Parts: sequence; C-alpha cells; structure tokens
Amino acid sequence: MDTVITKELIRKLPKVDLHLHLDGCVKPETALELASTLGIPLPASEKELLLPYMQVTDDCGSLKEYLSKFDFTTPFLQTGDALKRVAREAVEQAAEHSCGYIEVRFAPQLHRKKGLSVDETMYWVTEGLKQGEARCGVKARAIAICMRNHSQQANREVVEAAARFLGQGVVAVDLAGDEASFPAELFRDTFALARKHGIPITIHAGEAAGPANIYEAVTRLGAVRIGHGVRLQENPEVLEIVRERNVPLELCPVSNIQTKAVSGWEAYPIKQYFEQGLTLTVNTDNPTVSGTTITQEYQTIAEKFHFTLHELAAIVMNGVDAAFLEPREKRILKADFKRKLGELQINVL
Ligand SMILES: O=c1[nH]cnc2c1ncn2[C@H]1C[C@H](O)[C@@H](CO)O1
Ligand SMILES: [Zn+2]
Repeated sequence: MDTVITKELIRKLPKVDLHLHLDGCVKPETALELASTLGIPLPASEKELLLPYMQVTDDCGSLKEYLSKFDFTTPFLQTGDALKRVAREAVEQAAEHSCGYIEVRFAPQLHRKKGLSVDETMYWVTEGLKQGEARCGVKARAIAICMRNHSQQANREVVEAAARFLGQGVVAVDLAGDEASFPAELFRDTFALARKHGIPITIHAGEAAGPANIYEAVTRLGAVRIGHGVRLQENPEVLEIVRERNVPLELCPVSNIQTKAVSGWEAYPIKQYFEQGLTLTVNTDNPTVSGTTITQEYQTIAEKFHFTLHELAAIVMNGVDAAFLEPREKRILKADFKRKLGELQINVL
C-alpha cells in the first residue's frame, strides 16, 4: 500500500530550494524591526496587519502586479546588518522545513540606496548565509541577479562582482524582473561576460513570456537551468531541446499560479513534464510574497497531481543534482540526502 503523505511527512522529507529570492522571504516581524531601526514609517505596527502589504492575494493578475509587492520591502534592505539578518533568517526558515541545501538569490543593485557597493551587498548576504549554515546545518549559497529593467552597465557590475565572489559563497548569476517587457536577447552581452568568467547561469524564462525566451536563454545566453520555464509546453521543439540537454526547470508552483504564468491548477503542466522526462525541481520563489513554504509546495503538488512519495523524492534528488555546487560538495550532499531518505524508507537511485 502507498504511504499516506501527510504534511508532517513532507515537512520531514529532506528537500532543497534552488529558487528563493532574498527580498521575497523577509518575515513581517523582521520588517517591523528593521523599519523601526532605520526610522522608516510603516502602515501597520503588528505583523498580521503588515502582511497584506508584503503578500499577494489570489486575485493577483500578472507578474508585473506580483513584482510591485517588492517595493514595500526593498527600503528596509539597504544596510549590511539588514542583508546579513534576512540572509541568515532565510536559512533558518529553510531549516524549519528540512531543507538540506538552498540557493538564495538577490539583486545587488536593489540594495545600494544607502551607499553599499555591489561587492558589499555580496559580502553581507554571503556572511548571513554562512552564519545560518553554522547555526542550522543547512548548506546555503547565493545567486547574484541581474535585473531586466537595469542598464547594461549596472548588470555588468553585478556579473563582475559575482566573478570575484565565485567560490566565496556566490555560485551563479540570474536574470529576473519584468519578462514581458524585456526579452532575453537584450542581455546577450551581460551573459557573454558571465560565460567568460565561467560563472554558471540560470535565467527566469517562460514565466511571463513564451518559450522563445527559454530558447534564447538556453541556446544563446548559456543558461544551464531555467527559472520557472513553465510555459515550455507552448512549443514542443523548444521542449525537446530542454529535455535533450537535460536543463532543469526551477518550478515554483504557487508563484506560477499567482503570476498567471499558467491560468490555473488544472492547466499546470507539472505531471506532463514529469512524464515527458523533463528534469523538474520544485521551489518556493518568494515564501513571504507568495505566502508559501517548501513543505506547502510539495504538499500541493502531491495532492493536486497525485505524486507518490518516491516521485517527490525523485524531484528532490533532481534538485540535488542541479545544485550549483562543486562536484565534490555535490557528491557529499547527494550521499547525505540518500542516507536521510533511506531513514524514511525511501530508496532513490
Ligand atoms: O518570479 C519572479 N519572476 C521575475 N522576477 C522576480 C520573481 N520573483 C522575484 N522577482 C524579482 C523581484 C525582486 O525584487 C528581484 C530580486 O530578488 O527579483
Ligand atoms: Zn524568481
């Protein structure tokens, strides 16, 4: 008989979160404290009343609307202390959900309003992750994000700083923001520079625009993972390229429904993609903005698409394989996950 998949079983299941934005996982109680320290007035003084300013509701109409929620949080994330704290808390929150490994992404240029340099933002975020690692036993790395609405110069600075921090806590670069207004091809020079420096690349694509952006990201920009990629089903040829090249998709189910990347759960293609042999990973995107947790993401797909516990574990292991870690570190992580899954009577390849 199949094991009954309870929420507690999923919480205990060792997991990874490869697509997690730093400014999307700020706890409301932390926002309250940071605002008070920085002397920033807030519309509410209790965390329950603050949450609606930080979180989308079911009637969110688009990625653009979803992204507007980040305007609330960025003013608090402008000092080294704030960046270090929220990075550490990202690790602590991941530990509560049995994540053994996380990659926390952030856009350095959004955190410079009080004079931090790009390198300083990377220093403080990686310090916070290291602190979290030491306290919680969760491995944590950073991904530096280039923003679609930023200048080529601003994005170049991010890539160059990421090259300096590569192996020092930063493991990759990404491209995020308003996909519908800024197609991937505008960023060829930015990612050519990343490739020149040997920095692994993941790119948000196929979320608020079609598979052409996925095609561009994989075949021209050098992306070895795709953020979301949920609209891949709209073009079977691009789907075949992604499948053949074994490019992992960083699906974020709750966020994908909220941003209307997909019209609703009945149209969410995760089961088809799984059966078609695509390499899927499941992630949170923005726990606070989306009102989700990694446990909730897995529970949702288990309930709505009838994934078995073994299939969920296979998705977890896809994430371990897709981690931007050095081969040796990845072997250790993989062995650790196999052992922990074995303790839950789940055997994976
Ligand atoms: O799902 C997303 N798609 C595109 N951009 C996103 C998504 N989630 C967050 N962002 C943006 C808003 C944040 O301020 C920025 C850096 O984390 O990245
Ligand atoms: Zn994202």
